[in-house]
Amino acid sequence: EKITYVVVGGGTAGLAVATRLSENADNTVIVLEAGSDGFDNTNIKNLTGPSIQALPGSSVDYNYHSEPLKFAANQVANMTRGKVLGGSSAVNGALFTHPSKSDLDAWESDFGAAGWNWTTLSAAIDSAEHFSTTARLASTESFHGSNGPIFVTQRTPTGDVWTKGVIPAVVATGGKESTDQSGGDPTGIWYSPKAMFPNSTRSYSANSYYLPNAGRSNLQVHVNSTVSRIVWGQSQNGGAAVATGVEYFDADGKNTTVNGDRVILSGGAFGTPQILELSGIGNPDILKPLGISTVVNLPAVGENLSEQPTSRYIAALAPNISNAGVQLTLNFESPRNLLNSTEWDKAHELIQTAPPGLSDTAHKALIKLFESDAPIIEFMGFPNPANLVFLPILLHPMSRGSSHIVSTDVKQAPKFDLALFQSPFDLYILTKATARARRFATQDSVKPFVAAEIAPGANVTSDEQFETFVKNSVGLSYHPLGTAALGSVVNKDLRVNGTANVFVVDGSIIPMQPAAHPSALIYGIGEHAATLLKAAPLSDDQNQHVRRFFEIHV
Ligand SMILES: Cc1cc2nc3c(=O)[nH]c(=O)nc-3n(C[C@H](O)[C@H](O)[C@H](O)COP(=O)(O)OP(=O)(O)OC[C@H]3O[C@@H](n4cnc5c(N)ncnc54)[C@H](O)[C@@H]3O)c2cc1C
Repeated sequence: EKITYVVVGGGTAGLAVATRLSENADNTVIVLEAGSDGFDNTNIKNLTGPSIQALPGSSVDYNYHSEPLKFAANQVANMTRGKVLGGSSAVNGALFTHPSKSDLDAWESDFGAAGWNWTTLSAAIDSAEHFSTTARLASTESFHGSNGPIFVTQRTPTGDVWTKGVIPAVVATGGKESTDQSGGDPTGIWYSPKAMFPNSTRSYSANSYYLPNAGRSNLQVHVNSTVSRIVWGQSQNGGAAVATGVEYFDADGKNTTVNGDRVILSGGAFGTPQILELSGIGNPDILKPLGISTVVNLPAVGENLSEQPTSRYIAALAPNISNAGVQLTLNFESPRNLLNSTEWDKAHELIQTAPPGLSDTAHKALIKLFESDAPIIEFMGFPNPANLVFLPILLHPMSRGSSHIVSTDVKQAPKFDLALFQSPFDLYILTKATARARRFATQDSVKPFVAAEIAPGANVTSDEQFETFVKNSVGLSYHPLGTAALGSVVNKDLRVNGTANVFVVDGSIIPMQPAAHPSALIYGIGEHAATLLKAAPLSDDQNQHVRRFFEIHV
């Protein structure tokens, strides 16, 4: 069967799903990407600290700004998102982490997404991964993929600060050393693999999925092409809405239309709800004032936005101590590890109250993760040349914000509220984690390596002072997800509810933050989506009319 796909957004998941679909010669796959190809940008290619730091705010960044963070001193957060072929995989920190089993199994058992679980998604992540380690570490090859397009490399750590200082300190305070965090239980401290080639340059969706297959005549990638809306055809029997293609501004700024049998939205956590709303899918209260007629009344579009807030702990290295050769470490800890029993009881009480915007389903799933002692905090240990740095990251925030359009012009950024710390639970856990980071740094094994604490600073000692520090210095992890979530905006086939042939394939389908940096999972979503779509004939789309007709009339 010949099927033409139009993929909106050549980002992390977009190029993964597009490349996989183009393996089938009967498929024609047209990718429209708003950014340039970026192949001559050495800051994308090199994964050195200065290169990574040069990307935010540059021409390949949308450089979004959040609404003031009402629960974090009204700060405005700068949210980097890649505007270039490869999307955010071109500008990210390249950590490649597999999520935990409990997170992914919840998609099926709690969010009702049949077929989306640890077994299917970890296999899909493995299909994306080509793992190699030069580390003298007991990495478990069976936890990784070895034939996928994304090169994932782990290096041997050198230097004593971590091996003789921090890791023993984590163990001395009740944590543990992991041997490989990729097999479903990330708990413990370990050296993070990165999405990079053995020569340390970035491996990402543009150079690893797309470029090796750029010669396929059925895979057409158009850069500098910004999609402004889905074009709708006639729906049958008042049934599901049928897309006939999309409208976009081409590289010359000309308004153009491209037709397809299926439209796949891969615009990311802000881009995808933006295109849905511009196309009339969303909450009529948001669409109507902008003069957009509602095609599908779907108020969940753009809601459920979540981000993992971060805190920090910094101490100066002692004179003559070097961090050279240090590899980035991740230390995942569970509630029972992080909290003493009084604190656990307090956190357990706080988690019972859902903040606005958190669905009952997600609330129950979060309580279940907490009670089952699933990882709740990650301490990211940084190879900073002068300092010992831990960034505590809140893995499973309860707070939920939203992202919505404020204009019918696609070039105007959506307005979004990250709602960080709207839930007191979130602030409580990150505060305890910041205090715990100080405990690591003041253990006997670390003492010879560090001089004075820089942040939070010696004057921060009480619970209130720690809490104020966390609120005032909150950082982003750049992991916004969930704005077109499985179970509310898309069904288990990734089809947008109320449509016959519009699908979402990117981080916006993730219903709840995983205990991970999400790009590995997002590649896995691209892989799994391609498997599902390859197996779904066009008659499945046509059946949506019948289904919808019966839903409405019977
Ligand atoms: C600074 C930073 C550091 C990060 N570090 C890490 C890390 O170390 N490890 C990790 O796992 N994750 C990290 N992340 C997160 C991770 O990179 C993202 O979650 C992931 O890449 C998102 O993938 P996506 O497919 O959902 O969206 P994206 O990759 O962002 O793709 C969306 C694409 O759609 C395009 N687009 C949007 N709207 C339109 C339109 N209207 N028309 C045409 N094209 C459009 C965009 O230009 C973009 O190319 C980081 C992110 C950032 C920004």
